[in-house]
Amino acid sequence: MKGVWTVERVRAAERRVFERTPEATLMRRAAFAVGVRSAELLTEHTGAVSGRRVALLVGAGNNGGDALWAGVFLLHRGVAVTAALLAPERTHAEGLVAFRRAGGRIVRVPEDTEAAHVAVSTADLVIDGIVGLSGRGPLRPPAAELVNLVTGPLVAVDVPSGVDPDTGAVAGPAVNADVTVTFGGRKPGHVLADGAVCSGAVHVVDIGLGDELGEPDLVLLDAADMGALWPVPGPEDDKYTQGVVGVAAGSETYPGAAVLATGAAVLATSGMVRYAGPAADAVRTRWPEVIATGSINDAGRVQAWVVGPGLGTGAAGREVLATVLEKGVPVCADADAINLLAAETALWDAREPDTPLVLTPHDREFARLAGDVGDDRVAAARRAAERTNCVVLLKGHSTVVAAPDGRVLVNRARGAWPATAGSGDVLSGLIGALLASGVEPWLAAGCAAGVHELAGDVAADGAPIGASALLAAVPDAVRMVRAAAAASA
Ligand SMILES: NC(=O)C1=CN([C@@H]2O[C@H](COP(=O)(O)OP(=O)(O)OC[C@H]3O[C@@H](n4cnc5c(N)ncnc54)[C@H](OP(=O)(O)O)[C@@H]3O)[C@@H](O)[C@H]2O)[C@@H](O)CC1
Ligand SMILES: Nc1ncnc2c1ncn2[C@@H]1O[C@H](COP(=O)(O)OP(=O)(O)O)[C@@H](O)[C@H]1O
Ligand SMILES: [K+]
Repeated sequence: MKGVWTVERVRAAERRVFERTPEATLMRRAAFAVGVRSAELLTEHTGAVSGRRVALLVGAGNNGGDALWAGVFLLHRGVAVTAALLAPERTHAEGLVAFRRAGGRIVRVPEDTEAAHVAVSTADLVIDGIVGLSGRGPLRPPAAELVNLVTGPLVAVDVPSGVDPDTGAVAGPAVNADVTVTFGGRKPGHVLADGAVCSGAVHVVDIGLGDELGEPDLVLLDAADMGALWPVPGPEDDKYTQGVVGVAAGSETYPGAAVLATGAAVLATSGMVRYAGPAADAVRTRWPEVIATGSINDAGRVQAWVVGPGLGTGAAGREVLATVLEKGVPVCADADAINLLAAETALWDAREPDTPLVLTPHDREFARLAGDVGDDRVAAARRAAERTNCVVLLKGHSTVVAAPDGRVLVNRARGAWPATAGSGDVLSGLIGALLASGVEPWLAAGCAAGVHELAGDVAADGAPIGASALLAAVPDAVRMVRAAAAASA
């Protein structure tokens, strides 16, 4: 697992480290890493370092100081570096002296705006040291104008400026980085909301904060974690011992949701899948291995239920949901099951206390259930999980999974191809399969989200896909995470 730490936690660690290591030492380590990564990018993009042009965007604080010291490193490598000072009276003093001494060129904004425009638009690479951990709100106008002129690769120092470091929210102009070099550990802004996209490839550098950071605020599962968690049958297993999945989904109007959710359960684990509902014929035709029946009351025993996709919110859907919640086994409730739970509080009483319930809302379903998501997706999911005593998986480009005890994991998508109709139905089937296999609900939801997103990426391979193609790529995605686990064992 990879950790993610909030600004408050990073600041606390920083204070403890400053007691034994001077601030300047930490800044040099940070800046050195920015310089090295920038030199690598120059080589990748232009074939050389020496003789190339780099522009620094330098704000009022230590983030600008990092950029200036990175500039010193690049000057020593023969790069022509221009620093555009956006708050000339508050520029990091030592960094500026060192930069001048190393032969760097300085332009002041707003006085030399024209020169700054030329430097940025003709640079082979631009370093964003406008603002870092103290950043609030969008880029201010002079910085936003300069960022708009960037054509070469853009390296953000610590956090792309204009992105809220703690929530990833972007409320206006922001830096869209190719690479973000960050220190000690990832920040929420790198993995959440629009910040996940603005950060580009995140490169974490050890500057000595490591042990002082403590337990992370959020975690990311990597492929090896998912591969290690994915259920695999053993020699003693048969079709029942691996956990039977039940799917209560679909309706006369939406049989496809049933076919997709059931198919995901079939492909996620071996063992057995049961289906109960009005789409039994459609499910049987597409997935002959599924034991399908028309009524929830004839469904037989299962170890976990998936309920909701395409279910409808009428009396029949309500009855199915209440029946499933009373079964006393883990449940993944998606789509109309969430809408029903949001509309009718009495339905919660049907739930066997303490049986795990995983809710998988998108933003609009979340709003019905627990109010507007707002800018802080982690706080919203955490609050809802605590209040409902459920695992809450909040869908999106970055999927946030909160457990009732406050643990949160995030899955940051590689691309947006999984944003296709029916893709959520596939996700719910995957979660149900992992729940039935006995994977802990919070990890089951996180692991399913990761494999789902990977399957979307693999299936798309650069072209649009439908949910059926995403579903068909699930076995490839499972093979990939299992291979990653085997490689890291
Ligand atoms: N953690 C670590 O261990 C280490 C951290 N280090 C580095 O220190 C950085 C944090 O530095 P920092 O605290 O000096 O503040 P920083 O982010 O540069 O902001 C400066 C000022 O910008 C302003 N401002 C705010 N929002 C703005 C906006 N939207 N657009 C424009 N301006 C905006 C605001 O001032 P205002 O103008 O509002 O008065 C704010 O005070 C950190 O990210 C990392 O790079 C490393 O050096 C070594 C080890
Ligand atoms: N911009 C995006 N980038 C990556 N994944 C996305 C994006 N938007 C949505 N997704 C994913 O696509 C799926 C959509 O689910 P959902 O909204 O329930 O669709 P449906 O109801 O049509 O099945 C979720 O897994 C979600 O995380
Ligand atoms: K920055």
